[in-house]
Amino acid sequence: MSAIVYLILLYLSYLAVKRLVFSPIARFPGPKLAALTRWYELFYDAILPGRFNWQIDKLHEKYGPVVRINPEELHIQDSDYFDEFYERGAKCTRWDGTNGRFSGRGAPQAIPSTLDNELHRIRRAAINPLFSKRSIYDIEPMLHEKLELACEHLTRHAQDGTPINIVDVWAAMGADIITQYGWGKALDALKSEDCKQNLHGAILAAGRASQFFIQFISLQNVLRLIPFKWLKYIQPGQAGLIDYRESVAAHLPTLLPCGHPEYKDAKEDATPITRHNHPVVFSALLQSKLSEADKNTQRLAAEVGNLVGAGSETTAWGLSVGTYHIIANPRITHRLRQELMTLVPELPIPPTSSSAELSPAIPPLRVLERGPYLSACIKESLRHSLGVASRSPRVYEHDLRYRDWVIPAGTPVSMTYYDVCMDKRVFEQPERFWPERWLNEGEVEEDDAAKEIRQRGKALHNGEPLERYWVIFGKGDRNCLGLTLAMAELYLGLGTLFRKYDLELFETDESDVKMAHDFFVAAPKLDSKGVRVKLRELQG
Ligand code: HEM
Repeated sequence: MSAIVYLILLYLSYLAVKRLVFSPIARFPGPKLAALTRWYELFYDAILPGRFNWQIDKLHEKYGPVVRINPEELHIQDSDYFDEFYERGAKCTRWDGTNGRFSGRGAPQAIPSTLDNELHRIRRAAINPLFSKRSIYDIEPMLHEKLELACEHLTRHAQDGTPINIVDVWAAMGADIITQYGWGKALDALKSEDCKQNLHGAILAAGRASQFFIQFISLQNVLRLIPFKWLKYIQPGQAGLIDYRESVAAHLPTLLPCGHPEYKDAKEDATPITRHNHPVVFSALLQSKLSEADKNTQRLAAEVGNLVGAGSETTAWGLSVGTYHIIANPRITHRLRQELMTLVPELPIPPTSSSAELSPAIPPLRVLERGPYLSACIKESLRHSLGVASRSPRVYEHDLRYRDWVIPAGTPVSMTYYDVCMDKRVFEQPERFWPERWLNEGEVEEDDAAKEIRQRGKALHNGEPLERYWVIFGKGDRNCLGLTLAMAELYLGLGTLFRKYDLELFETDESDVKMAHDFFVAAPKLDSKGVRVKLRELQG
């Protein structure tokens, strides 16, 4: 027994010396405990939970812009370095040490967990066209259909005067849109009572768990072997996601064309792309030029499954945070409403030949996109909501130069979107929801108060337009695939909501939308009851 203890102590001493003295990043500043063990990070992210971001901030205050945050990784906090670090074409990839937090190591690879850059490029090239601006305009009738369902809930609550949690409504809409587009079969959360059967809680639970699994990624592979019905007992918080994955597994054969080798019982009538009035991502990838190996149904299922995770909560939370801040500030509501009334003077919209497939009850995307103030509100909503709350590491093939430092090739280095979006050197009063900071002079008619706010809020930083620091969708080759879809949902969602309804907050304050935990996506205080609103329908 004592020999085993002795061996363990010997091994730990060896690790300590290796990490503290002989590591290629030993000379970088940071706490010794973090350099010794990733359990330092585990304490903040898994136990507290989701609080490592804030600890990293404190470390930067103490040690400067480069800090060693664990035995292997450095973190940089410098908004002006962001573009260069995530530059397009840079010889870097994601880090295996944080990748796979949701899927495990070696699981069927979706785009974000594809570390090989050439394979990543091929896979992304196959899916990119489905998220082009044109493709998103093409699926606008489907987006309208979902938004109309969302409005049915809102109108019912407007009529009976009771509050509704709008986080549920946006989460249901976000999930229904991406599941409909991904599989041709919506989750149908919009058809549940008050939209409660959405994935919001389950995605937060999965994100929270991922802060633990990040340290034990191989455990995810073990979980993947467990049948759905048992998994629900092990991860009850994620039951919604598990049910959803089970229903997708049952639906998959219907997407395969007759004679597909992987499913003998594939339906005779399955002509996947034409069965719906819009393309379906899974089917389009099945018919793409991807290699047969990449068209393996398990990989494609992982690809589309990942889109659901990546594309529902991010957008829904942006809409929820925006809804809160716009209502909380009557001056902003008033100005936004004025703009929307000018853009959309009549509702329902009189039919024209170009809008024949769109719902007359929902303003068209192309019209809403013309609103500078709505655009500024969306920028501010996303700056506050943060799609990805966690740091995003890259591993460079070559030595990386940052100021006077030379970071050895192969070192995982990360930056955090939050650090840039909330940088007080770039954004005056960063915590304040201030659409005017995004407006360039003369672009819109503004009163003196708004003008002063805009000028003080700095439309420029160091002579650069603020847009440079709007890094919310990431930069470089691994930036957000779903940007155009997300933006379409934000324009349609906020544009329709504030054009159709007068809203007031119900027992909700800023703590219900302010990030208090990093669960990969941003989460507010744990006991939040959501963003509850009371509404009144506006006439015409
Ligand atoms: C407001 C909404 C959204 C925000 C703020 C957001 C943000 C981001 C960010 C910051 C990244 C880069 C992550 C990294 O650096 O590792 C990313 C990647 C990604 N996003 Fe989004 N996202 C949003 C919506 C969506 C939607 C709607 C979809 C798809 C339907 C989507 C799909 C993806 C995918 C697949 C990647 C990985 C891309 C790659 O590795 O090549 N996202 N997103």
